[in-house]
Formats: sequence, C-alpha cells, structure tokens
Amino acid sequence: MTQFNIVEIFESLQGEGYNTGMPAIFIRLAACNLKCPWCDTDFMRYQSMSLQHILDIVQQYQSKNIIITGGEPTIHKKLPLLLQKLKQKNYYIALESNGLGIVDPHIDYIALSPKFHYRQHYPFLAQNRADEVRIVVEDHPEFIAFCQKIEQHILARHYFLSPCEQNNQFNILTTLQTLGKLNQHRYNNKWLLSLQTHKLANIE
Ligand SMILES: Nc1nc2[nH]cc(C(=O)O)c2c(=O)[nH]1
Ligand code: SF4
Ligand SMILES: [Mg+2]
Repeated sequence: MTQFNIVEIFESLQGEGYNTGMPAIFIRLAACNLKCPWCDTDFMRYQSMSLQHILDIVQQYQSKNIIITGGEPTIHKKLPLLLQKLKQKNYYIALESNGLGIVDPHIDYIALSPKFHYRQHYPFLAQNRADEVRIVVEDHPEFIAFCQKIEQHILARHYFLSPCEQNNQFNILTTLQTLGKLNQHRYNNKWLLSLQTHKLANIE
C-alpha cells in the first residue's frame, strides 16, 4: 500500500504570496533536505498515512484548492501518485517548495522559496520555472545579489520578499530596505512584499 509521511492536514487560508486569502486544504508532508535556522515547522513530527486515508480527510473539507507544503514536498518520491488522484477529483493544486527538487507537472501553481542561507546549494537550479518566487529576507551583504541571481535564473510571474520571523520578531525594516534596493530603478520593478498574514491573523 502506498504510504505518505504526513505532519498535518488542515483547512485554512493561504497566508502568503500572490494567492493570499485563497481558501485551501493544506497537506503538510514530513522531512526536508534543508535545515533553515528560522524554520517554523516541526516537520519531523509526522504519521504514516495511506493514500486513501489522505483522500478521506481531504474530502471532508469544503475547499477544492489544495496547498502541498512541508517540509519539502519534492523529496517524496511517491508524491505524483497523490497528485494524480487529487487531479482526478478536480482539485486545484498549489505547491510550496525550496526549489532544490523537480516539481511534478500535475501542479497548477508553483511557489518556490530558494534559501539564501543555503545559497551554495543553488548554483544550478533543478526547477527554473515557477508561478511565484518568494524569498525569506536575511540581513547579509550578499543577499541582494542572491535575489538578482534568482530573478535571472527562475522565470516566474511574481517575485516576493518575505520578512523572516525569529524569536517572535519579523525583520520588517530589513525587508523594506531590501525591497527598496531591489526596486531602485523605479521602472520594471519586480519585487513585492509578502507577509505571513496567517500569523498576524492568528489562524493556522
Ligand atoms: N495559512 C498558511 N498559509 C501558508 N502558506 C504556506 C505555508 C507553509 O507553511 O508552507 C502556510 C501555513 O502554514 N499557513
Ligand atoms: S526549506 Fe522550508 S521546511 Fe525546510 S528547513 Fe527551510 S524553512 Fe524549514
Ligand atoms: Mg507555515
């Protein structure tokens, strides 16, 4: 039987990026190939679930939108089996990934979050197309160059910077200053702000 390691499945609103506010069922897969110091997800607390069990839970909710997140979903080799089933049931599927793996073609909306902290992992990007790129802001002299490099290498419809939360504080000022520098030419500005609004709204 096909099993998946699942941290949680819940219904909420997309808190971040271009689809902010979209009602969706979140499927959070276990494990990650990175270990970001500010990671806000306990991705190693999971349970093994059969494909049918996941479908049963998903179908109890109202929404026809799914957000696959983690952890890092692309490290799950059997993920295409789950996605196929969800597509057969006409779900719209968005995926959150750190960009180190290849994203399955069943995905309708790809949000990639390459991590500056692991910039040495991103010389050759496996996934070089996305609907949106969303980078968590770090205070470092090379951060802007990293964003510009990602903008060159990942063709996306939207580019976002997202404040980093550490010790219950968001680095909003650094984020604003970085946005200002990335968009300094005042024409063809690409970079927008993405907040983790679910944290501000106290929802999951
Ligand atoms: N509401 C809400 N939106 C989200 N968008 C991406 C999330 C994630 O943890 O990947 C997330 C999350 O955890 N909650
Ligand atoms: S890539 Fe995402 S899930 Fe993985 S450690 Fe970093 S913030 Fe956490
Ligand atoms: Mg989250």
